[in-house]
Amino acid sequence: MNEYVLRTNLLTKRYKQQLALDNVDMSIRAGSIYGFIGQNGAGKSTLMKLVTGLAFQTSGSIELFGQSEEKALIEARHRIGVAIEQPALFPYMTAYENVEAHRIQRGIPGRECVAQALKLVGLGETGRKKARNFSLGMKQRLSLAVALLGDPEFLILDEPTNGLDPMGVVEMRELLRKLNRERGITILISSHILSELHQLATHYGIIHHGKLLEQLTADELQARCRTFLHIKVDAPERAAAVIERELDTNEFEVLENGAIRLYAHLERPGRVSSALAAHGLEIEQFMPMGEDLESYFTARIGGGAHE
Ligand SMILES: Nc1ncnc2c1ncn2[C@@H]1O[C@H](COP(=O)(O)OP(=O)(O)OP(=O)(O)O)[C@@H](O)[C@H]1O
Repeated sequence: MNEYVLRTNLLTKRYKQQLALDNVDMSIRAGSIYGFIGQNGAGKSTLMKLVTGLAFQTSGSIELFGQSEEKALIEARHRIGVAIEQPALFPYMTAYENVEAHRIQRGIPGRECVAQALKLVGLGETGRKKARNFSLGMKQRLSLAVALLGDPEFLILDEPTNGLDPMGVVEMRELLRKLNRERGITILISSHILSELHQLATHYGIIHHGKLLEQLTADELQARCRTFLHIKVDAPERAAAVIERELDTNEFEVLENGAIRLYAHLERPGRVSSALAAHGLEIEQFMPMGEDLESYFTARIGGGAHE
């Protein structure tokens, strides 16, 4: 099996004056859930359209399942399930009729797959209810059912959580996690809100003004967004000994300027300050610090989140 499901090489797309994608080198490992983060207009949909063959690049290349030669690439695209923008859902049809229409349109044999796809996304019991009466979350799941036709190995989903309420976001996250775990489907999912993909994505790619600024694993992101208690005392070495002995942890570091970053006991700061005070240490500064996901994203794209 290929280690990578997708690799792009210097992928560039220009729409007249607009450089939508600028020399993007993206790599998505088989089995991963790749969270593709960027503001509106950053270039997420454009990359997805190039990969799925809905648009053509200005320069650069795409390798899908190890295939980059034109004919083989077209073949490889049959292994992808796609939900980019609101798919053509027929408002006066039921969930079943909608998925069946797409099955026929795409020439996928065997009607059984329609009920299977609907069951998988939790829409197996919607009966005669028409799509126009579905909640946004149900519509998003219906789009996902359409994308799942043909048993794809790789799902490409453009903002499937857009507009969903918090509960809808959680449901979508659980559903995608299930598809990834139980069926081994690799997923590329875009969003403009990093925290929406938290606890779902195993890898992240941050795009801004068409440039892929950074690719990192969930663990790397977590490490960079780690929160800690910032402590400044008159005698840092002695404080370090107190933390180790009295608070029974070595999850801290003493910086060159003498400040201590304590990564444990964040939920019990009172216990930390009392232990230090009990040993006669004078506390000069004591506060929780660190970046949350959203501020990391904003900092990474240069603070221009609302430009
Ligand atoms: N068909 C097109 N013609 C001209 N410009 C386009 C076209 N499609 C996209 N663009 C431009 O390319 C840039 C990237 O757009 P793209 O839709 O890929 O961004 P996005 O990150 O998916 O944002 P959104 O979430 O708003 O869709 C934007 O500046 C957009 O205006």
